[in-house]
Amino acid sequence: MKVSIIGAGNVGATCAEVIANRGIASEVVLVDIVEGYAEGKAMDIMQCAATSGFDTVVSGSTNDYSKTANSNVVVVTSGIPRKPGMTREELIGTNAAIVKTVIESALKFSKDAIFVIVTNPLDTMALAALKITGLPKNRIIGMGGALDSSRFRYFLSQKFQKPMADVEGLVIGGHGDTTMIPLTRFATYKGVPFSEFASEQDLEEVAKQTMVGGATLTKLLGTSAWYAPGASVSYIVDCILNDRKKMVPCSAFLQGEYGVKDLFIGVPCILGKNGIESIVEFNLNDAEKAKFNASVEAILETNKGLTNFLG
Ligand SMILES: NC(=O)c1ccc[n+]([C@@H]2O[C@H](COP(=O)([O-])OP(=O)(O)OC[C@H]3O[C@@H](n4cnc5c(N)ncnc54)[C@H](O)[C@@H]3O)[C@@H](O)[C@H]2O)c1
Ligand SMILES: O=C(O)C[C@H](O)C(=O)O
Repeated sequence: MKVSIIGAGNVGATCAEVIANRGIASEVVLVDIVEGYAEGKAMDIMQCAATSGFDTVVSGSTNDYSKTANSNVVVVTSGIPRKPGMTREELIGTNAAIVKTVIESALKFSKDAIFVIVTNPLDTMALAALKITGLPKNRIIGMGGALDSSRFRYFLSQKFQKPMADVEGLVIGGHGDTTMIPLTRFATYKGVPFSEFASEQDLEEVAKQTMVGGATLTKLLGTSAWYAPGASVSYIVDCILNDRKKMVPCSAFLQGEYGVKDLFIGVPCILGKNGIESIVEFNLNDAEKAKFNASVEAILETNKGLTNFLG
């Protein structure tokens, strides 16, 4: 199985490294616009193979998309990350143009691929990918909720001092500081809802930490995060290549689900060899529905910025 990752920066290279280390694909091709950069990252990763013991072949290419031919999955991580104090939405001007070029180039060589979009602003870039490729909606997946849910589980585990593996939690909505919706009502510790033993105030605090999880790391690092994002993308790639049928919150193109049409937003998805195989509709209460609707409105507003690029 072959995965191409366009953008060999922090997230792209981390994703390649995790895929190789976990043996998720037999071949990974990294592509970048900067001369020699993808080749260098690939060589560095390959020099782990002898000691880490993996068989995946990772190679790099400067803008030569013929090397990506016949990929099963194409991951799009090209584009600028935010700096401290910025929102993801502010990246649209630069990133929409980059996403358009790289997707057009990758699609020429991999007409059957499933595209996993990572570049921010995520939900809007996923919509751009759908419009640019004209692919069926199951083959465009926005990676946001997998990462946000992983952060939610981390903050729950920290706050309530529970092992992360015993904690479940899902984040839906937009992949934005104010549009994310950590579903505290559905969060559980070993099957027991946190709401049965934790105060509403504590859960609200965890939800707030989760929503600004990316901004917090951007402030600490001076650029946005990459380890958890790279691992989350690899998790999605694994679900596709190995037909896992796992439920993962992803940005998906809704066609009536959750009462929404023609918009990418984070919802629980079943991922398998066909990409998004179905969307799971949770029974949201009025407060959750109100948050979801506000998230939809915010994404619609950001999507207006695409008209300059896509018409
Ligand atoms: N969806 C998420 O959860 C999530 C998580 C983390 C980062 N991101 C986003 O992913 C993107 C990448 O983040 P990063 O930290 O890896 O940034 P980075 O700057 O480390 O890497 C981006 C790479 O893209 C390359 N690039 C730019 N234009 C290109 C083009 N036309 N063709 C090929 N390569 C090109 C750059 O040379 C660079 O190497 C950002 O937009 C960031 O906001 C999203
Ligand atoms: O925070 C960012 O800008 C990058 C990414 O979306 C993240 O959540 O880590």
